[in-house]
Amino acid sequence: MSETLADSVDMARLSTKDADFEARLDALLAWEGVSGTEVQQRVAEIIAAIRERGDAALIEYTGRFDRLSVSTMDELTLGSERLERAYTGLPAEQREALARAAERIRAYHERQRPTSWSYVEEDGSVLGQQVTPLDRAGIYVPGGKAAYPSSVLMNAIPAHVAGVREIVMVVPTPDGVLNELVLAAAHLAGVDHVFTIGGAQAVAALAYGTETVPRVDKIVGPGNIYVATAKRAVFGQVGIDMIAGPSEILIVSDGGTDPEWLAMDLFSQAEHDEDAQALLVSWDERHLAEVEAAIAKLLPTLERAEIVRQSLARRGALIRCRDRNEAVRLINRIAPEHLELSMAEPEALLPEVRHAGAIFMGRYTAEALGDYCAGPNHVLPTSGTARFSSPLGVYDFQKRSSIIHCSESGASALGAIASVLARGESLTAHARSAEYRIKP
Ligand SMILES: NC(=O)c1ccc[n+]([C@@H]2O[C@H](COP(=O)([O-])OP(=O)(O)OC[C@H]3O[C@@H](n4cnc5c(N)ncnc54)[C@H](O)[C@@H]3O)[C@@H](O)[C@H]2O)c1
Ligand SMILES: N[C@H](CO)Cc1c[nH]c[nH+]1
Repeated sequence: MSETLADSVDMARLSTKDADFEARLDALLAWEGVSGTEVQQRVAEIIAAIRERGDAALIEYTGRFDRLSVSTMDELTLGSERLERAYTGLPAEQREALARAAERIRAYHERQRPTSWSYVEEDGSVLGQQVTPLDRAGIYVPGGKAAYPSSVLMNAIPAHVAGVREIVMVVPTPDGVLNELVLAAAHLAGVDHVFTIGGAQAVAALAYGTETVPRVDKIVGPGNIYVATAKRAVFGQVGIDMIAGPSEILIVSDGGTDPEWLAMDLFSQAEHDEDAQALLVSWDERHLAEVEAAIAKLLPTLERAEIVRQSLARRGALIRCRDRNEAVRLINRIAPEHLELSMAEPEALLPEVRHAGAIFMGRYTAEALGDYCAGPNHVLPTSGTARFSSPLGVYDFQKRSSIIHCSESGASALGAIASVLARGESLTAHARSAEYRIKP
């Protein structure tokens, strides 16, 4: 490994053979942002102000954090004609790419649509589950350091497929700069209201409602530490999808993929944010050195080189493992948002992968294809939460109600069981209610 290259990129090199490997990996994986008390305090103050002063506080924070000086909420509201105008005004190439991506995302999510079900018991009783959409969903589209038209599609299309009645979108527009693709995507995906607000103040407005922003039932979508902390804080008042924080990629390579492809795949996530995480694992030492050289060569050619450099230096790593089995253990330990299995026969390894937000199979499947247009959702659990969370999907915009319809004889049979259990709990009104239905 060339010291000069390593120094110029300043990316950690780890080996599972090192005595301090576990400690170094733990340090790399820790993302303190969400639990930092300073951020929590600031977010709590913002939420309290929005609850107390509504639109006035929203306007004030938008001025402070997004450098957008307005005096009324009208100036932070975009109507459907404005969204449509953005769509029709796009260059044909962009309009077609957006439409093609939307079509593919819709086709994928249509397959996720859960159905209601029921079954009839021998005595004629019916038991089942009824699936219903949310009335009103709030979608957070990030906009601080980059604009994300793709995130509009990824959030709004599953909501639409689920049958949500009203979709409210918030997106920060720092310095008042509107991104036409973002607005066009909102038109295409059937968003009902757009407010150009962001951060914790936007999350609080969606959760509690203001004079202008309607209160929603659930808030979904990714964002920075202020957004993630605010979502965690308002959970209970509204539903949330997950904590989707800074983007991450873990590539496991067998050594046969072009090192420049892999360097660019790592950059693709690192360029989101200085807090993003890009990791490469391989058991081939020569290959790791080649990827490191490719990183050094290609990094200066990037538009967002400084963000990438910082992300790689803070949270990136090239990790040498002993073999394929050790790579599998690392995957499940890290539980990455995006996992690239850049190898000859990825399907052989797939059954052993237990924790990952999205799995990109083989050398040709660049993670970036999933970000925009493959079809599956790009809003994914980060920071190891893939151990217990799933990609954003149609199911996030629906709820389930249990259905119980007893026949006369069914009520009698169940009444006998319920009576015994209720009396065991000393809840005699429960027992007597069930006993009334027991046939003599
Ligand atoms: N997991 C996913 O699916 C996914 C998809 C896209 C983006 N992302 C991630 O989302 C994040 C987007 O972050 P972003 O910053 O670009 O946009 P953002 O919209 O999440 O945050 C911008 C807002 O943060 C607030 N803010 C900024 N500095 C503040 C401060 N000092 N105090 C209080 N509030 C402050 C402002 O209100 C601003 O409007 C990135 O980490 C990116 O990696 C994740
Ligand atoms: N990589 C992000 C999810 O972590 C999604 C995205 C949007 N645009 C580009 N990428």
